[in-house]
Amino acid sequence: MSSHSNMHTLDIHSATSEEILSLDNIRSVLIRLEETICFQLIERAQFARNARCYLPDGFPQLKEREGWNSSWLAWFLKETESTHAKVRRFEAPDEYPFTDPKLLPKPILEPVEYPELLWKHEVNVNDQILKFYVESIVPDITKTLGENADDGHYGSSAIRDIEVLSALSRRIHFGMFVSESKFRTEPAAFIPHILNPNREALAALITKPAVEAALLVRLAEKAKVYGQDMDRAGANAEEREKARKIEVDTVVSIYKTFVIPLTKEVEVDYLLTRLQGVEEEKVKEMVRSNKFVS
Ligand SMILES: O=C(O)C(=O)C[C@]1(C(=O)O)C=C[C@@H](O)C=C1
Repeated sequence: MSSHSNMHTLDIHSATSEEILSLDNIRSVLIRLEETICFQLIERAQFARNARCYLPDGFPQLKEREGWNSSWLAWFLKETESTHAKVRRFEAPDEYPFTDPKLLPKPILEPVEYPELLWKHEVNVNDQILKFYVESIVPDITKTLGENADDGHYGSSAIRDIEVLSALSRRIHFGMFVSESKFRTEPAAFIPHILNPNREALAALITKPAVEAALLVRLAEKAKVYGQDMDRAGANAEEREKARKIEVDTVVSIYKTFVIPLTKEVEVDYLLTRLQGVEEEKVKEMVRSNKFVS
């Protein structure tokens, strides 16, 4: 497999852990997810805010008919993720559910053998993703219709919500592959700040300002092109800009203020537990040689 593979999903079945964990490979997945996220946001933005879908008591019939005490979106996530859990989606190291795992069924299919990629961990920031999505992203991308706009398309808008959330979640949790890769390349730099937990030092080690800057420029280009209205015959560039499907600044700001910072938090959270249960001898050897010992 080439390190510049343009695959979208992490091809866990046909690649070695070294190939999967190459930084080039991981970044190519992150880059493809920019497209996915941009398109999914555009898909959601064609519906109204539909604030009712996010309120705990927005749909009283859910309580009566389904015994469900939370929002329409939370119920729909639970229903969707239940089906996905049955086909073992959440056994994959790059998939994390929004629903409390206690409410999800066991897989029907046999477990898959994954190569050893991530160290065991409990990282799941989906609660933070959901909160920011509901409180900030949805109001932002639907603002042209107004904050009280309700078009009654509760099913359609919730389907898009789930698609955006799942792309964001995959992108942000991918941070763990990034930091595993960085750790393996230079374990001696990380180990002291893991043993003597230091978030700031770890954050400084994983931060690559040039990569972030290039990402934001590329993302703005993508949002500019994908978000313009090309459907009207004869429209010139200026006319296309007037009927944008999504604002460039909105997409860029979602990444700048939320996606990148939370990815970095995930990277650091993961690193902090990276040595739990690793034999002391191996840790010493990694510090001494600055080479990863599996
Ligand atoms: O590409 C990396 O090295 C990452 O860690 C990912 C990412 C990002 O979220 O896009 C996060 C931190 C770095 O500063 C650069 C980019």
